[in-house]
Amino acid sequence: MTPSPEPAHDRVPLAPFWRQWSDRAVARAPAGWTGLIDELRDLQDAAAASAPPAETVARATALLADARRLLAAHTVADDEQLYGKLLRLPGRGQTLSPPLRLLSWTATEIVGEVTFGRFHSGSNDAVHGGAVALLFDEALGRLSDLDDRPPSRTVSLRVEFRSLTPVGRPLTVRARLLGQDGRKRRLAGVLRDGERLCAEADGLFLALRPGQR
Ligand SMILES: CCCCCCCCCCCCCC(=O)SCCNC(=O)CCNC(=O)[C@H](O)C(C)(C)COP(=O)(O)OP(=O)(O)OC[C@H]1O[C@@H](n2cnc3c(N)ncnc32)[C@H](O)[C@@H]1OP(=O)(O)O
Repeated sequence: MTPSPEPAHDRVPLAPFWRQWSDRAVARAPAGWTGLIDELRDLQDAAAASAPPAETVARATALLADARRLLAAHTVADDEQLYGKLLRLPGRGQTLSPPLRLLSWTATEIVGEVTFGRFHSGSNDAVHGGAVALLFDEALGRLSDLDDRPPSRTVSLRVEFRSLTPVGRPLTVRARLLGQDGRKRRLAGVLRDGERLCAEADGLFLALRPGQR
C-alpha cells in the first residue's frame, strides 16, 4: 500500500468487507443524516457544558423527547442501522467516541487527529480515562482492519495514562501494527498533546474466522 501523500480521510482504503458494509449504509442514508449526527455530537457537548435555569431544562427536555419519538418511529434492526457505519467520515457517523480524522496511513501505521469535547470530560477539563481507551480501541481497530486484512475484534487493550489528556485541543494519535501471528495482531498506540505524551496503549486483535460474527 502506498503511503498517502496528503490529508484526505475519505480516501482511506477500505478492505472489501468494510467497503461493502460502509457503501451499503451510505446508499441507504437519507439526505441530512450526517448533519443529524453532527448535531447530536454538539448536543452532547452543549449539555455537558451547561448549567441552565429550570425553564430552559424543561424546554430542552421537551424538544429532546420530540426528537426521540420522531426517530424511534423508524427503529430498525442492527443490520439495517446507519449509525457508526459511514467509514469514510471522520467519526464514521457515530457520537460514542470523538471523530478521529485520519491524516496519513500505510499498511502498518496510521496517524490521526482528535479533539475531545466536554462530553468526554472526566473532571478538571481532563478527558475521562475510559474515553481515552475508547479512542485507542477505535484507532487500533481501524489499523488492524486496514489493507485488506480480514475483520478483527479486540481481545485485549491495555492503556497507560502518562499525563492528563486535555479537552478542547487537537491531539495526535498514532497507531502501529507491531506484528501478526496467524489470526493474532499486536498493535500499539500513542496519544500526544503537541510533544507531550498523554497516553499509550497496546492491544491484541484477533481476526475473525470466515463466517464468524
Ligand atoms: C479501514 C477499516 C475500517 C474498519 C472499521 C471498523 C470499525 C472501527 C473500529 C472499531 C474497533 C472496535 C473493536 C471492538 O471493540 S470489538 C468488541 C470488543 N471485543 C469483543 O467483544 C471480543 C469478545 N471475544 C470474542 O468474541 C472471542 O473471544 C473472539 C472471537 C475474539 C475469539 O474467539 P475464537 O473462538 O475465535 O478464538 P479462540 O478463543 O480460539 O482464540 C484464538 C487464539 O487467540 C488467543 N486469545 C484469545 N483471547 C486472548 C486474550 N485475551 N489474550 C491473549 N490471547 C488470547 C487464544 O489463546 C488463541 O490462541 P492460540 O491457542 O491459537 O495460540
